[in-house]
Amino acid sequence: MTKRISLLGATGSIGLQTLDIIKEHPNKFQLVSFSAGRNINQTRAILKDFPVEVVSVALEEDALQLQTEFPKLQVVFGDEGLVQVAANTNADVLVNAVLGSVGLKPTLEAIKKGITIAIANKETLVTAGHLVMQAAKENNVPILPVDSEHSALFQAMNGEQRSQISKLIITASGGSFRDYTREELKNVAVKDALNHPNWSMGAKITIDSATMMNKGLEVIEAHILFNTSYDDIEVLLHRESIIHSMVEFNDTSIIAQLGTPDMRVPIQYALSYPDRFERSNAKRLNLAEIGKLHFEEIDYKRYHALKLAIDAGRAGGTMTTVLNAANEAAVALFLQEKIAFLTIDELIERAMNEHINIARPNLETILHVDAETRKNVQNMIK
Ligand SMILES: NC(=O)C1=CN([C@@H]2O[C@H](COP(=O)(O)OP(=O)(O)OC[C@H]3O[C@@H](n4cnc5c(N)ncnc54)[C@H](OP(=O)(O)O)[C@@H]3O)[C@@H](O)[C@H]2O)C=CC1
Ligand SMILES: CC(=O)[C@@H](O)[C@H](O)COP(=O)(O)O
Ligand SMILES: [Mn+2]
Repeated sequence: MTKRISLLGATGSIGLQTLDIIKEHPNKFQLVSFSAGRNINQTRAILKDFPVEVVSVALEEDALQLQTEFPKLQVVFGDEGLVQVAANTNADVLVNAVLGSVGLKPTLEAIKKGITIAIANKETLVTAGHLVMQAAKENNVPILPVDSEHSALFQAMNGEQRSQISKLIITASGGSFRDYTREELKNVAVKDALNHPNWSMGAKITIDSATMMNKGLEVIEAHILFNTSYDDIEVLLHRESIIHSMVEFNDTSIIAQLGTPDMRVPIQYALSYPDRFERSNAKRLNLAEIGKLHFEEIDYKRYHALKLAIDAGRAGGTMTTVLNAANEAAVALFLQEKIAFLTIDELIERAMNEHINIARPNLETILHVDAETRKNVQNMIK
């Protein structure tokens, strides 16, 4: 049976790779609606390839322009547009590949409509994972991981008893500056930070990899998705990004998922689940060619952002909302060359220290804390 798909963030790195997979499997998948942000040329190109029912863009003026060019299409815009795409009940699956906590409301609305969620958008799980998982449970909706580490963990757990799992081991490449000391990070340039050693990704996540906030967000994401205590989640430096993560069991066995660093594999797995397709366009892994794989312990002083994220995760409540919003704001400032690389960690730490934690926050509280934190971070650099 054909799976009908809605896609948030179609013009981004994950979005475009998702479209490649849909195109590769026309009998298995059909795109019914998608959202873009401000990249209107890419939106037009997608519309020419995929005759969808609904499209959302960030700005009203772009929506009006597209509506004149594509009169049969329903064109919507802004945050409400994201919700309309996500809650399209003609879809069986929502691939959430939008960037940032703006993905939260659309995810909750899709869950309410009983639509399966394939989630790449980790900021949504970090800012309000408890709300997402609670809504998923109430509506009996599967939340399928797309992030490579969580897909690896999900695959390694498949068919296993959760009570037999002793720990999750999440691998980290170390990012663009993994061979720099903290002192050497003081004056690094944006273009160097954007040069990830193993993965080609969007700008924000590439900076998160360089600070290792990405791994911190992923630890929280794993805690949320797999209901695992922070004491049972370990991060391991693994330069090659070949082992995408591992699950250790009580009997000391470790099951790992390996592959070349190519997001089309975890995206496809989330779309094909519970099946596994016979082929993929990813390059096959040749371990003999690679020869050696390397593993190192994490230095939490060097990767301070990872420590901040784990502290926020352990604190719970609104602290992960603050962590995420401060990080989104600080990374945007770094990308605009308004702050130095190490100031990202400083702003996040300040935002966390200044925040009075609120336990068990509802959606309204989360959205309020998110907005306030972004304002606070802007004020910190004035
Ligand atoms: N890239 C990767 O390999 C991986 C990414 N992820 C996660 O997936 C998500 C997407 O990452 P990635 O694809 O790299 O990001 P990109 O920056 O490449 O793409 C982001 C997408 O979101 C859209 N977008 C951004 N802000 C808004 C907004 N305010 N309203 C509406 N649309 C918006 C962009 O639109 P436009 O460009 O048109 O403005 C684009 O379609 C992130 O949460 C990331 O952490 C997880 C694992 C791997
Ligand atoms: C592809 C993917 O899932 C990214 O989140 C990737 O993990 C980034 O790599 P590091 O954060 O390990 O540098
Ligand atoms: Mn990842």
